[in-house]
Amino acid sequence: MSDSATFNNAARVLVTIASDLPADAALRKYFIHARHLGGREKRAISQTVFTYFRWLQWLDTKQSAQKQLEQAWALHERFTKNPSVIKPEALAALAVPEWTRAEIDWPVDTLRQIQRNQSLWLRARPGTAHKLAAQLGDSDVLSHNPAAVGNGHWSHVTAHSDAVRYRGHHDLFVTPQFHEGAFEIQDLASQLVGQAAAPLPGQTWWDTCAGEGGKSLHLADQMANKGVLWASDRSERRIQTLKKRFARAKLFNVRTAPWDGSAKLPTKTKFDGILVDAPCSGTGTWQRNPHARWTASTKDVAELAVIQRSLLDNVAGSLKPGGRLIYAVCTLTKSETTAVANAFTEAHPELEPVPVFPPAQQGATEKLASPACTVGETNIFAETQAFLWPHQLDANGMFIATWRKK
Ligand SMILES: C[S@@+](CC[C@H](N)C(=O)[O-])C[C@H]1O[C@@H](n2cnc3c(N)ncnc32)[C@H](O)[C@@H]1O
Repeated sequence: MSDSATFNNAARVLVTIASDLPADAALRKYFIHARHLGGREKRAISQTVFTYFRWLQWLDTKQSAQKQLEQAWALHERFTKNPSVIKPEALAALAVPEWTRAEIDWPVDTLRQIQRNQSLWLRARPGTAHKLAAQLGDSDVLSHNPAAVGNGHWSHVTAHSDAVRYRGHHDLFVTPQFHEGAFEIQDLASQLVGQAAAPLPGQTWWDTCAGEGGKSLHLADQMANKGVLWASDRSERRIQTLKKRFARAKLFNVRTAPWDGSAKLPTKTKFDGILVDAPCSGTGTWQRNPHARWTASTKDVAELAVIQRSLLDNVAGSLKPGGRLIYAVCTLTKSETTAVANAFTEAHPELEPVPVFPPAQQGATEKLASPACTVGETNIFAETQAFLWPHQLDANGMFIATWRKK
């Protein structure tokens, strides 16, 4: 439920949002000054602002901000009760910007999914998902019921995850489990990138666009603190945050190095595996971050595709023979996904495309022939490029492609 105080606060946040102050940053800034607001009120205000951006193109812009927020909320409530009140044609025309139609073949289920509030996924430390879920409460363990995500086709991959879906309302950052490093907040689609990489203890890996270390932590956890993980980013500030997160998780097998993405690499080391979790237009995150639907553009997509290709080209020579290269982007545009991956394959005959989720890695060899391993006509264990659509996993959209050096 939203009340007039919530709409009032949300309207005040709306006027501060600009191209250089996106909705999530504007909310954070507003809450710094509005110290009297409690957790429940802040959640309601954030949800009201995000709901506004999900339904933006349905709203009567001649009305006041407060009226439009109320209108968006009413649409959200009607849609939540009965999604079929909004016709698929209306979703396709209004839920996402027009320019995306040339870039993304939006499944109608994805369009429905991105109009809902997003689930919160945690990654428990290896093998501790049940314990964590019992401690936090209000949680489902994905490996316990892998078909619980929207699409059972993925169940042979998700069955091997440490993912926990948290449905409660506590501030997880103040729990003892968070301070002990018992979990990370990490979307399920991002967790599947780590699962596709599947580094082994004792190997040498490079997370080239490590950012604040979300995926680096997952890789290091799978390596069980044995071997070396290089983590680089062009942002020194993000690397500093990464170091703090590694300390909290008591993982010590990381070596950080700044890297701006150019041909001048931070090391001459040859790697068993390299992850390029590249900067992207983020269209796969538009459920969680609906304001970005109205700020991203085709120009961004074109520019980012050039950067993505150049990152892949620059690191390809750092693989050992037999080493694996993992390309991931949380976007669904053709230009940044299949176009980048296919052109890279063509330009690098020394690399061969290999399955993103090989069955042995997922402990499901015997299931290879099972119809449950297929999405439509495709066998997900044979796919060398995988799209994870938001409705399939109740998570962000993601694209992953993988190669092996011959
Ligand atoms: C998708 S984010 C990485 C998220 C991170 N891997 C995680 O899981 O939390 C992409 C990262 O690439 C970095 N980046 C952006 N442009 C870059 C470039 N040209 N070269 C290297 N890194 C770049 C950004 O600083 C950002 O941290």
